[in-house]
Amino acid sequence: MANRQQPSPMPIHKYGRYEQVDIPDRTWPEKRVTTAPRWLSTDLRDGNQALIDPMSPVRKRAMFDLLVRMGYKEIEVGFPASGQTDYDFVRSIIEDPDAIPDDVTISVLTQAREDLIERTVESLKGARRATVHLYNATAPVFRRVVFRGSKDDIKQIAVDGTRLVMEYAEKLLGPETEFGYQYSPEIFTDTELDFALEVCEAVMDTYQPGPGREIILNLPATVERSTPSTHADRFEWMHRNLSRREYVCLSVHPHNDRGTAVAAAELALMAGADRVEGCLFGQGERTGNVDLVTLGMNLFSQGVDPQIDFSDIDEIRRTWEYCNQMEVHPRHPYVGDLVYTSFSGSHQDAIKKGFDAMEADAKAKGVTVDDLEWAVPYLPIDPKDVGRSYEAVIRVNSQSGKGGVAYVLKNDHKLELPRRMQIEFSKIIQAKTDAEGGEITPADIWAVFQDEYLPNPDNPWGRIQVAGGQSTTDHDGVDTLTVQATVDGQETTLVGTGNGPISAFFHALQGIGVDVRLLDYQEHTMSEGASAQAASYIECAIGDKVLWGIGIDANTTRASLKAVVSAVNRAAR
Ligand SMILES: CC(=O)SCCNC(=O)CCNC(=O)[C@H](O)C(C)(C)COP(=O)(O)OP(=O)(O)OC[C@H]1O[C@@H](n2cnc3c(N)ncnc32)[C@H](O)[C@@H]1OP(=O)(O)O
Ligand SMILES: CC(C)C(=O)C(=O)O
Repeated sequence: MANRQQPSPMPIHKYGRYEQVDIPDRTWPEKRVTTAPRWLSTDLRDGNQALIDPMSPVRKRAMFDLLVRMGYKEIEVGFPASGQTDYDFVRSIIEDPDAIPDDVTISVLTQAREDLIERTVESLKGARRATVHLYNATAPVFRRVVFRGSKDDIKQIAVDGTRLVMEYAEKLLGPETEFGYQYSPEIFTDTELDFALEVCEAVMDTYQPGPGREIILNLPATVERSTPSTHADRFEWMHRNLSRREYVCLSVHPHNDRGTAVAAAELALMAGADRVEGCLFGQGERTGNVDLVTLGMNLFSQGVDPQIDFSDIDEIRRTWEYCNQMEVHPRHPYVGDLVYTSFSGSHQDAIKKGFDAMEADAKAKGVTVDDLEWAVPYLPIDPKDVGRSYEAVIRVNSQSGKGGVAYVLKNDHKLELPRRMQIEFSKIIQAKTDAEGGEITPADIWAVFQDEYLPNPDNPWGRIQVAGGQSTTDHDGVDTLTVQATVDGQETTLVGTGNGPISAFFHALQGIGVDVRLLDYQEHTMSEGASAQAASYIECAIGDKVLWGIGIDANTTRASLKAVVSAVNRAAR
């Protein structure tokens, strides 16, 4: 049925469509990213310039040290001509012999204005490896509104800026500095492609890249306005049409205004980009720069080494939150509080089965779970790989089912409840979460479980308590069981016979009027070694009720008798 168009309540007439690229023989859709790109963190520049309260020198240094520890080799450390804070910070890390490892290049941004360029280059004196990054806007609205100039005027700003950077580098920097140059035509994604190319070529004619003299051409989506596929088309077009391509490091710098910066960066890499600029957790102007953590972890989750250490994601996050004075969203990919957590029943069931299958596969192959390819439903990566535990993988509320509750009991208490017992106990938890709302913690689940199935001296419920007993087997294999018990408050001795202690106990119970029949029985050890405990689970028909009991004891026979008592007492409750 046709979708009937209603007049829109939104002023759609105000917005034009973004321009498509004429590149029908595009190749990027077939490409795969199989190695990490070069990364540049601009947390200390594009990230910092977007903060309500820009980082103090101490917070800047903490962020810089974090980026170095993580393994970033190119770090944009500020806009030194913006003021004394950025200038002094750049000086402070250059002058501290322990701050910048030999294989790390610092980078600084400047507008194409002579006084700013001079101050910028001056800030780099004594650095071992440093890049000056020059930008000017090339997009039509900037040409008309900001610079009020023609295309040639705009191109000239880029050319003059490049020449000035070269001259001041020559004048102010010594041979100890390995100097690099980067140019960005601002809002590349809004600039006519042929004009963006023309400006980049003019910049290259000035800088003269060649063997041992790379130029970084960084093509920013300063404001993201197109689909990632159009962005990729633009990159493929530039990649194909730039001259001196082997001396160009083609860099992508997406912002996240449409919420698709990660996809835009990934597709640009497929389309020929060599390098990505972004910020940790997507900090940056407005909706942020592309998130370097998500990009790196996306590679990791595909078996590609990101060349960045994310193994303690919570430490990265804590430092980031301190430096930026902002909080990471609980749903943020790979790091948020809730991103390895499932509340819903079918997810929890699949996760529990996934963990069980991994364990079984590892056992069958004689390897550890860590040697296997990760295959747990709903968990794109193993949380342990980023330093998280499995504790929060499953959290229980009214949307949860038996799998989640069973997972908590297995994980925290080594109890592997039989399937029908899982169903029984899950209904008890469900009734509680429905009545009280919200989440039930693992500690509360355990308290409910104990209260329901495991009487102990602090909680001596039920009509029957068993103090001890013994069993003998005659030459015909018949067991006689004698049990000291308290029944309805009276101490007594129960005696029964059968072809095993459980059936003898049933016989004894029938003798005091308990109508009990065995339906199912399962047991497992809970741990290895001398203090090993066993858990026994018993499903009984007691009168017209069918219910489960559990017993835990170092002795399996005692565990099974306790399980019977647990079931009988529950029936009498
Ligand atoms: C997309 C980006 O993220 S780009 C980086 C943006 N980051 C920042 O701006 C943070 C640091 N900036 C600053 O501290 C200040 O803007 C400074 C110190 C650089 C300059 O300050 P001011 O001299 O007061 O200029 P102001 O901030 O108003 O900038 C606008 C002027 O710069 C010009 N301009 C803007 N960008 C550029 C450029 N890339 N190259 C040359 N001139 C430029 C504008 O045309 C305008 O000139 P006008 O005053 O003649 O009209
Ligand atoms: C300076 C440039 C690269 C920038 O930050 C942007 O365009 O977003």
